[in-house]
Amino acid sequence: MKTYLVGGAVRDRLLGLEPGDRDHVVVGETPETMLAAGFRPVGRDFPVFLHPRSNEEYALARTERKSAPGHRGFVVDSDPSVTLEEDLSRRDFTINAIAEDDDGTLVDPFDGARDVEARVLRHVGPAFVEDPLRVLRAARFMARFAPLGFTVAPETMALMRDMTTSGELDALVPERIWQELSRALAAKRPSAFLSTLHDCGALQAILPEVEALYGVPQRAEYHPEVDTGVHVEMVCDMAARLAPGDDLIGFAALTHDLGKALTPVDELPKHLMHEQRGLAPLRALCERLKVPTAYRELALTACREHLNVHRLAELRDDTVHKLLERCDAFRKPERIAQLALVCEADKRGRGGAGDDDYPPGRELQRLHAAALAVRAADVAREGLQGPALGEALRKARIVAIRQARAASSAR
Ligand SMILES: Nc1ncnc2c1ncn2[C@@H]1O[C@H](COP(=O)(O)OP(=O)(O)OP(=O)(O)O)[C@@H](O)[C@H]1O
Repeated sequence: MKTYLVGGAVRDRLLGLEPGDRDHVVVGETPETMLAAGFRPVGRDFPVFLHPRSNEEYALARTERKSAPGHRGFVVDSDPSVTLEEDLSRRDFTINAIAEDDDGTLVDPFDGARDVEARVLRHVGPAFVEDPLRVLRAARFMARFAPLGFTVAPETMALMRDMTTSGELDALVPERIWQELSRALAAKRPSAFLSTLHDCGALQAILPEVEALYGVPQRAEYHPEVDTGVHVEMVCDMAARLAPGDDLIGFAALTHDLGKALTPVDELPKHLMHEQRGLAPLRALCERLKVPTAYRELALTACREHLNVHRLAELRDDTVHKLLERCDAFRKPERIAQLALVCEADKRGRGGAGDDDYPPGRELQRLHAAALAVRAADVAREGLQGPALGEALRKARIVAIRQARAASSAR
């Protein structure tokens, strides 16, 4: 049986990275011969099998033809006469279209190894335009590989612009968009995802709420970078630095300032109320992309509360308690460390602040821990129940917050 290692595993090895999934292509076989050789079938759309021992994926070499809009509109042909080169030619980027023989020989008809060397993301051929997801994949690979020096080839960027203006991106289903977005947010440089999409015009189609932030000015004394879109790019990169691989933090970082696009022009560059104004577009974005609940909840919390956390030192004890309650911090204690990270990314994700300390993040977690340590059992006196017990607990938690603050100022 003739098999080749292909795609990400070959690319990552050439880049000197730890390879992820090892995917293989099989030439000259049929589903029947694969089953007879002990492979197990997976996937409904394509003829893919699992190796009986290694569990690695083996896909029959295939060609594809676009018959209708959308990613279900592909007609797949995996006839045993399909060659390796034909299979490689339907792939997205040259660096993803390299195969490796059993003995380590590269089959590289599109000069992918040269593009790895030159750090260029280049499309394989004109069929690139058939799947609009490739625009997002390009941006996502940039989020991952820009730190290695990658750029998008100008001719690929031109195609991505054409795909955007043709309206093709409207055919993308929310699940595919969210998958690319969340992977980009978990990468090292999410800003490259945003700037690539912004530059080819696709951000307007995918995340109009974020696109609307570009060109919106902020007060230069707090934001030397001035442009809100640039600030959000910096916050996302800072979130990726503070919480590597954590797309939950990344999504909240991405969306915390959406309200700044809705500031009336005569109020600029101030953004009074932007934390309130941001909630409606954030809800709309989450609904449209079917964002998972945990991501949506943290993002709404960070959007609403980030200014309160920045000025935590000025808040009264009972106001801090209210903030914790609004965050649902007594039922979901993990929420506070997450919120603190997003706020720290916001504060440090601006011009000149990259290495700043962020005391409010630590303080918020300290006050939360003090309040959380007070249990209903501690305040329950005989006969106290229902709302009266709740009130006693609230008061005891506010006292705990006051004492924790007094202890730190006495130090
Ligand atoms: N939408 C697509 N259009 C064209 N080729 C694709 C597409 N999706 C995947 N591929 C091809 O299949 C291979 C495996 O895809 P996959 O999404 O697993 O990414 P990968 O390159 O392995 O990167 P990762 O390390 O992120 O998994 C790619 O390297 C590429 O050759």
